[in-house]
Amino acid sequence: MTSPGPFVPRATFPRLESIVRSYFLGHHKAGLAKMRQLLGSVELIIECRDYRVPLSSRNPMFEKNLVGRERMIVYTKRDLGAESLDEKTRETIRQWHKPQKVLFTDSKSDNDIKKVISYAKDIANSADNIIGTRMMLVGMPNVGKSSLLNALRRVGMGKGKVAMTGGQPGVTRSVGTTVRVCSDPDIQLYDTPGVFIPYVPNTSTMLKLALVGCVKDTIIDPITLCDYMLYRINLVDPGLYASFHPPTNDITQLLTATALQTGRLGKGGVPDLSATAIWLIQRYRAGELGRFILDDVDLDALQRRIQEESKEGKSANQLRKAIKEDKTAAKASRASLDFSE
Ligand SMILES: Nc1nc2c(ncn2[C@@H]2O[C@H](COP(=O)(O)OP(=O)(O)OP(=O)(O)O)[C@@H](O)[C@H]2O)c(=O)[nH]1
Repeated sequence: MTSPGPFVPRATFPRLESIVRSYFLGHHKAGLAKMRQLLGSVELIIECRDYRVPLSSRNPMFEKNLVGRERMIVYTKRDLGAESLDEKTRETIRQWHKPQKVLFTDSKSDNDIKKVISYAKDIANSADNIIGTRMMLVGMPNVGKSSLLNALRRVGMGKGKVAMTGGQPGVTRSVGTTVRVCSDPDIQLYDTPGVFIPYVPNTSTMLKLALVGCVKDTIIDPITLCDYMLYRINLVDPGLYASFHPPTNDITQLLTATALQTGRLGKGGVPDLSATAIWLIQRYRAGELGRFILDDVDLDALQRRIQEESKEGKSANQLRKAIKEDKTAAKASRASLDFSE
């Protein structure tokens, strides 16, 4: 009998055209309109992006709609992006944005949060407003805006949580009143609802955004999403799921073994693959199945992304048509899934 050869991970993931590529909801549009209204009263925009998807969690709508204000980019959840201090990646990302200010935060790290406060103080001091300085936190859904707001208040004011946070997108639905995060100088922040991109350019970007939690879990079939996660983990280290199954490219094998081990069984003791897929995805989101960056980060990556966007530039009507077609195509494959907010 011949022994099996070394494990070879899949080199590509199929382009699944049935995957929906829009998640632009009513409160996203309303939130963006409100942000535009408030623009004149804020000195700084703090734009949050998820460090695990530094390109995919960029929303060009913010650049287009919120112009004329100083902007700082904060890459959140840096603790989930790399096992060790990944200075080279961070330096590359800093280069993308030069001369803009860029920071990387873990909302639990006081040191990270102090850096955000220090920059906000510089802006507030130079603005020299008698009534205090207002700033606005913006970003894609679930990137950690409210957690950052709470952390800024904790570190800046020694005060407890004010904004609700949660594992699913859409926790903050509207722009509320300001929250003070520093008293000397006086700095107040607007938290805002996450705003999704109107039309995601390709399915892999949509899968990445869904995997990190920017999209509600009912939008993409959990087994498909878990299969994408398996594909990505295999490229890093298949040993990351060794406690459930030896290296495999077969999602059904991994889910069945995990369901049996963790007791996720349906009627008649049949492994509940969907529930197990959601459970494994949540383990990944908590950093328990590897901490790695899903986008390719190199010096030209941001520029390439921007060029791709402008090449793809669709007119508003084309965009609406594409979204409609996409929804119709996706409806068939997820008849039982919920697309509501
Ligand atoms: N590990 C880690 N998790 C974080 C960090 N920041 C936020 N989270 C988690 O990410 C999830 C989303 O955080 P929120 O602060 O609610 O995100 P949001 O951007 O305000 O979400 P929306 O209101 O939906 O737009 C929560 O489960 C947080 O606990 C971080 O720095 N590290």
